Amino acid sequence: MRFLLLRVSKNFFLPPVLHARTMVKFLNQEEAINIDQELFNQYKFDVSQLMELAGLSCATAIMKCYPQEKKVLVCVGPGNNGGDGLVLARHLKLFGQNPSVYYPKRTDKDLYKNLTNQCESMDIPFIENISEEELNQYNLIVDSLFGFSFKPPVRPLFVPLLDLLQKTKIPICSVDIPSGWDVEKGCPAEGGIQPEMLISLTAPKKCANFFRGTYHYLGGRFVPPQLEKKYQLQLPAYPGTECCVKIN
Ligand SMILES: NC(=O)C1=CN([C@@H]2O[C@H](COP(=O)(O)OP(=O)(O)OC[C@H]3O[C@@H](n4cnc5c(N)ncnc54)[C@H](O)[C@@H]3O)[C@@H](O)[C@H]2O)[C@@H](O)CC1
Ligand SMILES: [K+]
Repeated sequence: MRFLLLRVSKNFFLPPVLHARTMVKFLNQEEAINIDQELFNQYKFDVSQLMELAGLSCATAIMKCYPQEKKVLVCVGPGNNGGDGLVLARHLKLFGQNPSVYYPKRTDKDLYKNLTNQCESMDIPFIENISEEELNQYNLIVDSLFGFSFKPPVRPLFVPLLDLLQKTKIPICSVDIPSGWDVEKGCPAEGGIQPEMLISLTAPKKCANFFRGTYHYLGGRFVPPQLEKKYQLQLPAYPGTECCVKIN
């Protein structure tokens, strides 16, 4: 009986959602970069493996939150965050959605060329320009422009796009970091995008403390237990075989 009471009182003071939120570690930029490097150098993953798992987890989380969406614009940046976007666009298409890609600065590396080719050969349109009017044709925008290597301020090429994303009323789903935000300090003082959904990858970064949207998910279920322990990530338990988990 005493045991039962203790459990009830524990649950009362520490409901599971709050528990998950307070336990998981929010990384600074250096920790995120170091973990990334260890995955490649010590654990011998290659980038396309992790990108595939990250992108699949993002597409899966998006389907959980926006099962009805039809037209999705995936905004793709020049680094690995952009690579995640190309992967998730392909999976969204396989999940029955209608994604298009806006990829203003293409990276001249085989990985990105191959991911682009995979999307194009699945009839995912790549659009050349985006205006406010064109943006309004979409039901959901995915922001995979910049991730944890972003250093503010945003360079001129991306300023018009981020201005559009800041003004739009269409829901935005940001991959890993809301683009334009400081990885640790969050939204810039002069204003920034306000995503409705954030999908943190590997572990949330400190900027996620400033996220005020509706859905926060964690994806990228590939962290070896020893690495999780070393960085005291205290990741929430992924249910069953799920590749993503809601964290608030
Ligand atoms: N563990 C991991 O660590 C994994 C990370 N992945 C993804 O990789 C991301 C990190 O990728 P990267 O390190 O390639 O970097 P990012 O994709 O964060 O950004 C780097 C690119 O953005 C440009 N950039 C940086 N600051 C800019 C600015 N102020 N204005 C305009 N352009 C700017 C850089 O020139 C570079 O091309 C993560 O956020 C995550 O999305 C996943 O692909 C897989 C696994
Ligand atoms: K992003």
